[in-house]
Amino acid sequence: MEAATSHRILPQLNVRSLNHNSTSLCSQARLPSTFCNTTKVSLALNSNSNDKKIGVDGGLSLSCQSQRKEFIGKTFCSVSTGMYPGISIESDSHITEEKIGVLLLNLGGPETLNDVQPFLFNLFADPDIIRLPRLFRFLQQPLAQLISVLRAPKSKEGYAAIGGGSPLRKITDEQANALRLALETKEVPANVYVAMRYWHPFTEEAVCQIKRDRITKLVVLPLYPQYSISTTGSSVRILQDMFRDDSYLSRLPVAIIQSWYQREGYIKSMADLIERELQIFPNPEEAMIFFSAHGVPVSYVEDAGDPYKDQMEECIFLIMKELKSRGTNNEHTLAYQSRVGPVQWLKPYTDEVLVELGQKGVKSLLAVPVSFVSEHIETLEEIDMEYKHLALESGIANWGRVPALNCSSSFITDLADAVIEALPSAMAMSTSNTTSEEVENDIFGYVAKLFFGSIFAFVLLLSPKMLLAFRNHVL
Ligand SMILES: C=CC1=C(C)c2cc3[nH]c(cc4nc(cc5[nH]c(cc1n2)c(C)c5CCC(=O)O)C(CCC(=O)O)=C4C)c(C)c3C=C
Ligand SMILES: [Fe+2]
Repeated sequence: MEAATSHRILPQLNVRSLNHNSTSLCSQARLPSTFCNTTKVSLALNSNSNDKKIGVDGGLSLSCQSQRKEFIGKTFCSVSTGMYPGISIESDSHITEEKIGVLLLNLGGPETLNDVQPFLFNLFADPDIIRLPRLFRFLQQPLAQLISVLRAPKSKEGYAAIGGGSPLRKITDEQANALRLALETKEVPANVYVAMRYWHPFTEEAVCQIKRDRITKLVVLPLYPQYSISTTGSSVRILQDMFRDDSYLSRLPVAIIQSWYQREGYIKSMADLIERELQIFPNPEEAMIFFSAHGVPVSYVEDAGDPYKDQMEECIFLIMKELKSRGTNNEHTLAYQSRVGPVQWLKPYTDEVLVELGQKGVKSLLAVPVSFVSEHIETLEEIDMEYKHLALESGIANWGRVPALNCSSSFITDLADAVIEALPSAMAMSTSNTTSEEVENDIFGYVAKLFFGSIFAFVLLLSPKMLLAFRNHVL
């Protein structure tokens, strides 16, 4: 599969330090010293897109004019800060006002029950969610239509149980505003935009606003701590499609933070929440810490090289290490929830483990949602209702759940730091970001291909004659 091959190289490209740019930028732009830290970003993006969404101006070409018409009146989350005094960089012969933008990537969720089926269509029409072989790509949209219609009643039930819609947009807007304020406190004023993958405000809307605001430097920050092809990968892929074909966007310096699960601020914020919630149990030290992550199909990890599972395990290790350093030595386990469809998903499955733990005599359990930083249907309905019910039925007497990070201040402060650290690495997509080592490898690869290709062609050319000669000789 094409998508599988292109994604496989992503994990290796995860860490790219582009600090050779940072000294000059920091001195010219008079940015705070924190700008000059090492960053983990990558500008490696994948191309492959023919996904069209319901609710967005069809296709991916960015005619913001027509989009403006379509989205007028809809709440677009751009937290505007106006101009940025004191930050300017000299480029060639003129002074350019630096206007920093932060683009938050998120999944999006239906706001009403009527939105559920079209939201599901957008989700299943994504070739990074239903990964069809290239030959069968023409089936993507009809399949998405079919699956979304079949899935809608079950999803609607879930959304109805949490008040008739997803809280994701409201929480993400609040996070955007909190991040803007945190950046302002750190003397890095920025516009913060929300780009949802499957519902409003769509990524296309956010990118149009970035163009209108004439942003001069952009940091892309996914609200997923761990990288997966199905989440960050998918959003980044459509961004690349939009940026590649646009003269302004292709020249805009961009830094993409691919994952940030290992950041100290995030790990400590998670440990704080867990510690606080453990105190509610009658015997806190006896409660099992039960990390529940959103699953992905096994094929993502095994065939497409999705680093999601490895990053999740490392993340849990780091949180537990932090807790141990604070004297919290509770037992813990990790399981995966929210599987959809008939294929194998990452194991163990949350529902099965809960039953097993109950049977084994575990009496107190603290559920910790770990793949997502906002409350959403899978925390509010799946964990708080379905899994709680299952756990109590299976013999677990004391149940607790750690809230999502949402806008907790230590977490938002850490996101602001991540943005500031990434800024010096921002690079235009149109400029080649190939290192000399990669160029050498490319040349070496080219020569090797030429050499072996020639031998192969030579053998092919001669083979009928060789075969004939061999047959004449032997027979
Ligand atoms: C890290 C987080 C997520 C991963 C990985 C992920 C993969 C993934 N999801 C589906 C299918 C569905 N996901 C749905 C909702 C949903 N998914 C995430 C996060 C991840 N998904 C969130 C935060 C949400 C909730 C949004 C909200 O409205 O609050 C849904 C819809 C709900 C439902 O019907 O259960 C589906 C369907 C797949 C197939 C997949 C990997 C391939
Ligand atoms: Fe999902």
